[in-house]
Amino acid sequence: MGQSALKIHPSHYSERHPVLQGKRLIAFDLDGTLIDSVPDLAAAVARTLSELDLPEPNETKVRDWVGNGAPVLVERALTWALKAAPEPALLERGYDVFMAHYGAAPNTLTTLYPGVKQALQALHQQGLTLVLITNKPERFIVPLLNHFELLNYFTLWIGGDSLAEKKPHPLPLLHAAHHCQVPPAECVMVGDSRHDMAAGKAAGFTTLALPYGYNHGEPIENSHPDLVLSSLTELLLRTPRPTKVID
Ligand SMILES: O=C(O)COP(=O)(O)O
Ligand SMILES: [Mg+2]
Repeated sequence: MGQSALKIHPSHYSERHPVLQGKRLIAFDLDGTLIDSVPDLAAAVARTLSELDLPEPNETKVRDWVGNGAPVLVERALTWALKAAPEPALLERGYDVFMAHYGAAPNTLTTLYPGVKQALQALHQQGLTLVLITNKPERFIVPLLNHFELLNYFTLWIGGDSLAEKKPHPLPLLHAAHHCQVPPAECVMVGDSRHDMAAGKAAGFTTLALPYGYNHGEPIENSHPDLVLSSLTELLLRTPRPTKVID
């Protein structure tokens, strides 16, 4: 006679959440949605400004600057430090210095938000096509996804410099839908910022928002997403059928 134990396996979240009924593709944002990357971004911004003999901002400031990709992040940081718009040459130097610092330590302080891995695993098992659409430079995507052992869940990943336009433009979302041969009406955009919501709406995707990320200090409700989730695990039905396991 063995002991019985209750185990919840991702395959028991096989029932689709109502908002995912009839959907085939989910596009996930990265920063502020899957990973809390601001600590490493803020450290790289601080090192960049220090190298340029400029004052260093704190993490709270950097949090509000994230969302439009690395060139805009650097521009916002330099504008704050100089109290004026930077010259193009300084902007270019600042970008190169930032990319070197962030590239040297992209996952030292960065963490996965709770439930992310469990949700991606279950949604992948439900047969949904998962893609990643970030405004982060493309070169950082694979190292970060690999570090957190998430790469295998994604069919496609697109960075802020991968295509001619980035979010809030719908191009990366439409590109993903087209590439995966899924009509936009069967696609969902999951993100933390108004740029994700704007891109999703313009592309004809259903929009799901997470309120814990980076949205320039504004509530994500202002962008009128179709649904606000408190965490990605809310997409997994709350009543999974546990299996009785006899050891
Ligand atoms: O790099 C940024 O500015 C934001 O990246 P995200 O699109 O993954 O939130
Ligand atoms: Mg984001």
